[in-house]
Amino acid sequence: MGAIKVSNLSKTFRVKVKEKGLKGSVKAIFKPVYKTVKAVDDISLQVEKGELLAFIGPNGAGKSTTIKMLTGILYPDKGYISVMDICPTKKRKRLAYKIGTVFGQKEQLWTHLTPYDNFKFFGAIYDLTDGEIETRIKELKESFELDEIMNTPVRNLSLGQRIRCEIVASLIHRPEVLFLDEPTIGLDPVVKENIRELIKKMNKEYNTTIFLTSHDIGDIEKLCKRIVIVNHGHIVLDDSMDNIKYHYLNKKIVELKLKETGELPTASGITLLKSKGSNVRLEIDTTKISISEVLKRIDADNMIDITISNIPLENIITEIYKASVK
Ligand SMILES: Nc1ncnc2c1ncn2[C@@H]1O[C@H](COP(=O)(O)OP(=O)(O)OP(=O)(O)O)[C@@H](O)[C@H]1O
Repeated sequence: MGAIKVSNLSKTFRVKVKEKGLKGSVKAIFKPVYKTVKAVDDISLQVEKGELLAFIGPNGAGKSTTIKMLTGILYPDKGYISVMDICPTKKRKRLAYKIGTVFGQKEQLWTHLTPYDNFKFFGAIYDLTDGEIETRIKELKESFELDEIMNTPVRNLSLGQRIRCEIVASLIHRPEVLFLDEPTIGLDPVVKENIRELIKKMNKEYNTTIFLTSHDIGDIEKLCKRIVIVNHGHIVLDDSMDNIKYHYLNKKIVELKLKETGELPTASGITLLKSKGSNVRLEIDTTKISISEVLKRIDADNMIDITISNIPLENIITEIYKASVK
């Protein structure tokens, strides 16, 4: 069943163009010139119930604009949207009971209140009874290990603790779809890992559909089975994580530490990425040359160390971004 269905979604903004300097500022007031920016351009996609989807792209690709339309904050110029069978533009209030949102860069919680008071407040907004709120707080407090901070004002919490509370607040009404926009931004690696585990758990235990945007490759790699990449408002790739990796993993990185600079292997399929003193990095296209063939071409007596690794997902995604603008 499709939790999110989108077809031919488009949104254009009219933006004032300002020339440089004081003259430009004056001209912009009296004789404004406008340009149109196609933030979202004919996007179609379907997210199944319980799916954990990464919706990613470079800055300005149209991710936030899409999320804003899916959550009813912005009206599309064109296209069809259904989130849990609700049209966000027509029934925004009804939709609010079905969805939760977490914006890593924006606080939703009242900072002078404690997490407990915030959760009570959010529960009341969603028309839960006192009993339902208490049960839900108890459940989430345990899952998210909030016991020790329940009565500390939010402004005194660390960023990681606050993000955990933000997620709990967005879950108080048991939303069926959760929109997470950069949920781990600014967090240290240990806390990031902890937040990712909680997101996974929530998805597994409650079958919550998760629509995640993040610039953090770790979030994408560890959480999502499917990736949708947008650039310039278009979807440039919609594929499973496994397929993306399989497709790109025919390239390997070979890093060598040599005793002394010598002749490097050359052949079709071998690209020299870096050569600095005795450190060499090669990219191998294994559809053209096998790793064993490459190794045969390296003087073993001159080698101190060798590492063979897959191309990091980060590089794969950058390559996809670049290819999409050619
Ligand atoms: N309210 C607005 N008025 C004018 N232009 C806007 C507005 N909101 C977004 N845009 C433009 O639409 C395009 C898409 O912006 P959007 O914020 O959706 O990108 P994004 O993919 O979320 O980027 P980021 O990763 O930087 O958050 C950009 O060119 C942006 O400048």
